[in-house]
Amino acid sequence: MIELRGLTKHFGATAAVEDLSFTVQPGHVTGFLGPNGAGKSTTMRMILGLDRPTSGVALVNGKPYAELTNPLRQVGALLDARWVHPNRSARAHLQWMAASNGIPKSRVDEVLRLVGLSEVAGKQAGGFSLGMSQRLGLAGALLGDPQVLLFDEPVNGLDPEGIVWIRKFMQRLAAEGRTVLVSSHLLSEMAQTAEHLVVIGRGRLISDSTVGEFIERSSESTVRVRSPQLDLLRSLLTSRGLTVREDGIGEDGPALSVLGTTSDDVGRLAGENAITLYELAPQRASLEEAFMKLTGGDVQYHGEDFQEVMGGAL
Ligand SMILES: Nc1ncnc2c1ncn2[C@@H]1O[C@H](COP(=O)(O)OP(=O)(O)OP(=O)(O)O)[C@@H](O)[C@H]1O
Repeated sequence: MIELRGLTKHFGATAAVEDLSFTVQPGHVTGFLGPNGAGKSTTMRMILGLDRPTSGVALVNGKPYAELTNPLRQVGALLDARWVHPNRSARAHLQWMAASNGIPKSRVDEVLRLVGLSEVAGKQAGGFSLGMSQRLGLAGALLGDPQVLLFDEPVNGLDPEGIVWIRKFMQRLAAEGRTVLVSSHLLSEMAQTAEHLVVIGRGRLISDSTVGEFIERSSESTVRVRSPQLDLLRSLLTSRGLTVREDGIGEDGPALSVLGTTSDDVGRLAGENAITLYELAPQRASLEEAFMKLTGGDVQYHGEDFQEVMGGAL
């Protein structure tokens, strides 16, 4: 388990991470989402003891990283896949890591097999493609068979095949009961990978919930409706205090968008008033729309906008 309590990091006048508190539970992938510069890498570096917090604590299995005995056996991380020595073979690189951390040599071939690099284990890591480097990074993270794993933007720059492979791999690790925290700036990617989502913007916590709850809370839901008695339906809906928008005239004729209600309620109202419906469709903004709205699409969002979008949820 990972636990953050009031974690804060200032670089001079820059508040990279500000009073961040959340826990990451084992058993499912937790997505750590935020636009570029939101503070994800800095948070991960503090969890791994690579940056010292200005205040607050980051605990792995109940302890700060520096106090872990055999840290590589407790937490593994993939931060930057390109840090390997270019002239070392994949196997030599892992053997060096294992030796310096008291991990038996036999584990090296095991992790190479796990990530599908057995056949190129003797090749120089400098010549590896990005996808292969990522796999090697994963192998390194898994060397100590840790219960806690951190991955910083692991699919950045990968081709679709590589993305799917990494995604499935992370899900498998979580299904084994491990704690898996994965950062990304792409909500669409996280929605397919993670079950739980921690969203940050400008170093602050915006949301900590399941992926479904996040969409539910942050995206606008509307009901699209078409009817040959559209004017009558519109006046009935507005007389009940609902906001109704014209949804344009498509090939199928004019349609309305009704805010803040459900398709059940609109259908019931139509039925009670003997109004024929041609279409009755609940609509929800896409994940990416929700995320853009919530974070303002970049780092320079304004606190007030969040209050507005999230309503009482903040
Ligand atoms: N060593 C440092 N010195 C000064 N400022 C830093 C340092 N590291 C990070 N920052 C600043 O802290 C903020 C958060 O950066 P961080 O890299 O943690 O964000 P991120 O969410 O990981 O973004 P990205 O996805 O672009 O890496 C940014 O404003 C960044 O410029």
